[in-house]
Amino acid sequence: MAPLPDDRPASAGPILPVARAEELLRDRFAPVAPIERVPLPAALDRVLAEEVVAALDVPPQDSAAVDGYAVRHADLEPDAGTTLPLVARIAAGHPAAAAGEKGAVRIFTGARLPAGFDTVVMQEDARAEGASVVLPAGIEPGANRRRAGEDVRKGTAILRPGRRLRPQDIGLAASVGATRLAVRSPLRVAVLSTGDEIVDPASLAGRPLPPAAVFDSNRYTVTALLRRLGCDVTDLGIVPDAAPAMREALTAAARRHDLVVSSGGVSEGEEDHVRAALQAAGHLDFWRLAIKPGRPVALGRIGETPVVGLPGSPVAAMIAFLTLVRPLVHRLQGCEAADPPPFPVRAAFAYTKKPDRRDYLRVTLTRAADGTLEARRLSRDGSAVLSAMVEADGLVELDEAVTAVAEGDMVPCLPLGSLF
Ligand SMILES: Nc1nc2c(c(=O)[nH]1)N[C@H]1C(S)=C(S)[C@@H](COP(=O)(O)OP(=O)(O)OC[C@H]3O[C@@H](n4cnc5c(N)ncnc54)[C@H](O)[C@@H]3O)O[C@H]1N2
Ligand code: MOO
Repeated sequence: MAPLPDDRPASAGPILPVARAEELLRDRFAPVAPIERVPLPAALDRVLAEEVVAALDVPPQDSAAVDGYAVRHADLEPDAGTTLPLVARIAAGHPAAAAGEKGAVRIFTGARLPAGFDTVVMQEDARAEGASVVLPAGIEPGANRRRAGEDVRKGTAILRPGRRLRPQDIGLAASVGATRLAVRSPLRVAVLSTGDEIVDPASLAGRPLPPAAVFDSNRYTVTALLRRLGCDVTDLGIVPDAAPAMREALTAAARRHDLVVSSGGVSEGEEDHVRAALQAAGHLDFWRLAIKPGRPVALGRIGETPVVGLPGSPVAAMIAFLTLVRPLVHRLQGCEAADPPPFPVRAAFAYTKKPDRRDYLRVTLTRAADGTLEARRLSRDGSAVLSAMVEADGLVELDEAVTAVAEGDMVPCLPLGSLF
């Protein structure tokens, strides 16, 4: 790798641009989750590990797309209505009766077309008269016919490895008769918090919060974020703000997990022990990322296991999760799905920023009179203001090159619903 840019005093070390962190994740880590075969319903949200190939055409045969009357188009009058005798009746799921003679076949949506029948007239456009049916002029050849294989062709790869399986993926696998899919097992992730001021709300059982303490929200947020990504989370609770305790906790967790995620204790203070613990127990890749909020975030390894130290400030922890942990989890799960691109919204605010850094602004979205989506910044925007994350609809992402946004500029926005 090329030398890291260093815009800080030597003691502080470099601040890594997001693109370099992404490169590092790709180069240093590989999928680790084992592959298992699970029944279709259990495959939802898992990462597919093997291609699914269609064993048959879907639909398997030419069939009617509507309730009506099947005909051979050649039997219709070229420029006038046609009256044809009814020669058979075919309901969906029943084999097509032989319908040799000239005539129309009463047919229902999804039923297989008899051999030679290529067109279906919708029943609303036809008139049954005793044993015959009167069909209008102007019917197109092939109207209302579903062709065999028009959805899926036998032998094609319908689902590729690396995708996180959505409801429609599970349905498509079922449509070709699959019953089990090869998917990645859930990643085993250990989560802990650190900080002597941090108290688990569950530990107080209704008693008041002690002086100088704050409730641990990060462990709950991070656990929920990881569950959304299909991980099996081990809750390691709150680890004391002391180097030996942190070192032991991280080392033990790394032995039994595919990933360890902590929060708090990564910035510059002498009470911030995560970085030192990582350096002592394993290897520190970097500890500052060029993002705001979320800059103090450490990535390292103990043995082969990646360890991420998220910042303590609750919003910074979420943004650092988004930029670092989420892509790392994807990598370890073998998930290759690209995120949908951000969509442009009109800034209803002005903003100046430092170059060479990626900023994330919490915004609400409303539709302006001209139809454009308009983004408003939340007035309380500190990296500890988690309630503004709850209020937000999306994150405006301003990349490294941007130095200012003027009111009315179009800016890229990531909807929170697509991320978490
Ligand atoms: N001298 C400097 N100080 C700080 C810097 C810096 O560059 N130089 N960076 C600031 C930035 S930016 C951030 S973000 C924070 C992150 O620091 P730490 O990861 O060391 O986090 P802590 O100091 O442990 O805590 C920060 C803040 O967050 C609260 N916190 C911590 N854990 C939790 C939790 N589990 N649930 C809820 N809240 C939590 C903690 O009480 C603090 O208020 O550092 C700045 N400082
Ligand atoms: O990363 Mo910190 O969140 O900028 O406050």
